[in-house]
Amino acid sequence: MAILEIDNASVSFGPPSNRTDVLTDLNLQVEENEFVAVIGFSGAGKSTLMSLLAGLQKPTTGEVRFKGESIKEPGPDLGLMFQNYSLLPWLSVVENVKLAINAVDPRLSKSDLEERARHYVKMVKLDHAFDKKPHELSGGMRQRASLARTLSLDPEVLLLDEPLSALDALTRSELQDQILNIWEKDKRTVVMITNDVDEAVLMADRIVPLTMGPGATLSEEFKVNMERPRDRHTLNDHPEFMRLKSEITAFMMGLNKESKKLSADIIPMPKVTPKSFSPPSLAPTFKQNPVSNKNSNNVA
Ligand SMILES: Nc1ncnc2c1ncn2[C@@H]1O[C@H](COP(=O)(O)OP(=O)(O)OP(=O)(O)O)[C@@H](O)[C@H]1O
Repeated sequence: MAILEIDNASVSFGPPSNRTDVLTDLNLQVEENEFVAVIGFSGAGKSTLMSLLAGLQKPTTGEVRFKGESIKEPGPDLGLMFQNYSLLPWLSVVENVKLAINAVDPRLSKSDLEERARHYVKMVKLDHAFDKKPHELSGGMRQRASLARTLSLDPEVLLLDEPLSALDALTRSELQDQILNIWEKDKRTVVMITNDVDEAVLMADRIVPLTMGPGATLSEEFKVNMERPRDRHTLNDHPEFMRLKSEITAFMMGLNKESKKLSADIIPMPKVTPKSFSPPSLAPTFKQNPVSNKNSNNVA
C-alpha cells in the first residue's frame, strides 16, 4: 500500500461566484522510501499541493491519505519544510529546532531536548552556528536550519517545498547531497518540489510534472532508471540522464507553450475605444471662495 495517496483531489479558493480552481483531478501514489520530485512552473500550485499533502489545506473535493487514513490536520509524521525558511527571528538556530521538537515531544527532559536539537543542527552541518539568530545567517544557512527543524520532528515523510531554491550552485549541490544522505540512511519517504530538471533527475526515483494553472494537475510521470549513488560529476555523460533531461525539458516547454496558447484563446483583450477624451488641465483648479478672497491679505 502507498504511504501517501492523493485520490481525485481538487483545490479551489474563493466563494462560488468568484472561485479560483488552483488544482484539479490530482492523483498520486507515493510508496514507502520513495523519492518523488514534483516539477512545475511558478504559480502553478506547487505550494498548494504541498499544503494539501501536509494536511494544512483540505481538498475541495477528493481525499488525501497517509497510510490509508484520510489526512485531517498537520501532524509530526508529515514534515513540511517551507520554501521561505519560516524561522522565528528572535530565536537562535538551536532554539528554533528545540521549539519544534518540544511541540511534538513536550515530555523530553531539558538535556535530552538540547541534545536532540544539536544532533539535527550538526546533521545539516550548522554546528558552527548553533547560537546564531536567523538574521546572522546566509540564505543557505537559513535553509539548513529550516531543514534541521523539519528533520528534528523525525517525520516518516519529508515534504520539501523548493528547499534549495535560494541557494548558489555550490551550496545547492552540498545540500542536495545532505538530503540524499539523510533519505538513504534514515529510509524516509520524500516528496520534493523543484523547478530544476537536473536536480530532479539527480535526486528522484520518479518525476511528476505539475501542469500550468489555473486548474493544474499532475501529468504523466518520468521514471528515473539510474543506479545510485548518482555521481553529479559524471551525470552529463550518462545517456539516461541526458535522455530524461531533454524529454522532461521538452515536455515542460510544451506545457508552457500550450498554456500561453490557451490563455490567448480564453482571454481575448476587450476592444475598448473611449467615446470622447479630453485630458485634464495640468494646472490645479480652485473653487472661488468669496470669504477667503475677502481676507486674502491675512494669508500667512
Ligand atoms: N489561500 C489562497 N487563496 C486564494 N488563492 C490562493 C491561495 N493560496 C494560493 N492561491 C493561488 O493559487 C495559485 C497557486 O499558488 P501556489 O503558491 O500554490 O503556487 P506555486 O506554484 O507554489 O508558486 P511559486 O512557485 O511562485 O511559489 C496562485 O494563483 C495563488 O494566487
